[in-house]
Amino acid sequence: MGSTNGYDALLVVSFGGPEKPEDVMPFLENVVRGRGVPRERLLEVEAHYQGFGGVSPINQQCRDLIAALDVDLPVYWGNRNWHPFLQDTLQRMKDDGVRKAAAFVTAAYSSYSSCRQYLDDIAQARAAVPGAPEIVKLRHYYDHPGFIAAMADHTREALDRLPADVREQARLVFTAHSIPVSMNRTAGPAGGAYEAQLRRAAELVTTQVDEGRAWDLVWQSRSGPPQVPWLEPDVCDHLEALHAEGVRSAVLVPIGFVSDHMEVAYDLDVEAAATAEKLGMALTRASTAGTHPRFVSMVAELLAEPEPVPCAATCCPAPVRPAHRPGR
Ligand SMILES: CC1=C(CCC(=O)O)c2cc3nc(cc4[nH]c(cc5[nH]c(cc1n2)c(C)c5CCC(=O)O)c(CCC(=O)O)c4C)C(CCC(=O)O)=C3C
Ligand SMILES: [Fe+2]
Repeated sequence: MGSTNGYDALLVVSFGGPEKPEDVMPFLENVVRGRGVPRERLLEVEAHYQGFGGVSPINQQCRDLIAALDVDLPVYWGNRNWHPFLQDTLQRMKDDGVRKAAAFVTAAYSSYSSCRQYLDDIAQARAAVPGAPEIVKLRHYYDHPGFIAAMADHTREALDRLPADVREQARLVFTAHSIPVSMNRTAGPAGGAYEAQLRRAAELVTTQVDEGRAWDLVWQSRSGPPQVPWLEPDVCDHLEALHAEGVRSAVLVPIGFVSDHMEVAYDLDVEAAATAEKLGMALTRASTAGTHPRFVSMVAELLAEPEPVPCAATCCPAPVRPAHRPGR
C-alpha cells in the first residue's frame, strides 16, 4: 500500500439513507437529533421515503461511485446517518492496518451541514475507535473542472430534452439544499461561502453550456422550525414567479448535490415537476454528477494533489440551537 501523500486508503464519506421501510424513522431520528425539526415535517419526509418503498437511492449511488473509481488504494465507505456507519468503517480500516486515509465527502460546498458536520462526525467516530487511522479530508471541489464538466454535460442533455420550440428561451434554474440564513452567514472563512460557492459553480456551468443564457440560483428542501429564516426563494415559488414573468420553460440543475438522492427524486422530480405541470411550463431536470466519468476521474485527481490545508477551527461553526424546551 502507499501513494503520494502517504495515504494508504480512500474513505468515501456520505450522508447515508434507509434501505427498507423499518429503517426510515430511525434514520430520520439520527438526522434530526437535537436539531429542532418539527414532528410534522419529519412525518412528511417519512412519507416521501415510504412512497419510494422505504429505500433512499443514496446508498446505491455511493456503491456505484465507488465501483466506478479508478484509484490505486483500497476504498472504504462510511456514512453520517445510516449503515455503514463511519465508526464501524473506521474500526475495519484500523483492523486492516490503515494508518492514513484521504476522505472524499459527497458534499461539495462549505457550510456547517455540508462540511464541518462531516468533520465533526469523522472526529467523533475516530474518538470511539482507539488507534483509528488519521483522516485527511480532501478539499472542496465545487469549482473543480471535473465537477463542472459533468454538470455542464448533464445540463446540455436536459436542455435537449425540452421541446425544440421552447429550448432557446429556457431558463437555467440551479438548485441547492436550503440552509438557515444564519448558517450561510458563518459559512467558510469569511462567511457567506455556501451561497457564494454555489453561485460560482452555477456561473461556471452556464458559461460552458451557453454563455449569456439567463440563470438563477434558488433553494429546495427547507427543513427546521418555521420561525427560523432559511435561504429563499424556494424552487416551486420561483417557478411560479418565472411563469408570472412570462417564462415558459426551464431546466432544473441540482448543482448543490452530487447524486440523484431523495431530495432530488422527491422535491424536484415530484414536487417541482407538479408545479410546472400545473403552470403549463416545460420543465426538465439535469442529472447530478453521479458517476459521470469526469466526476469520477476528479476523485483520483484530488487524491494526487498536495495534502490540503485543513479548515480553520472557526470555519463553518455549529449553529447555536434554540435551548431544549422540556415537554416538547
Ligand atoms: C446543506 C445540506 C445538504 C447538501 C450537502 C450534503 O449532501 O451533505 C444536505 C443533503 C442531504 N440531506 C438529506 C436528508 C435530510 N436532510 C434533512 C435535514 C437538513 N438538511 C440540511 C442541510 C443539507 N442537507 C439541514 C440544515 C437540515 C435540517 C436539520 C439539520 O440542521 O441538520 C433531513 C431531515 C428531514 C427534513 O428534510 O426536514 C433529511 C432526511 C440527504 C439524504 C437524501 C437521501 O436519503 O437520499 C442528503 C444527501
Ligand atoms: Fe439535508
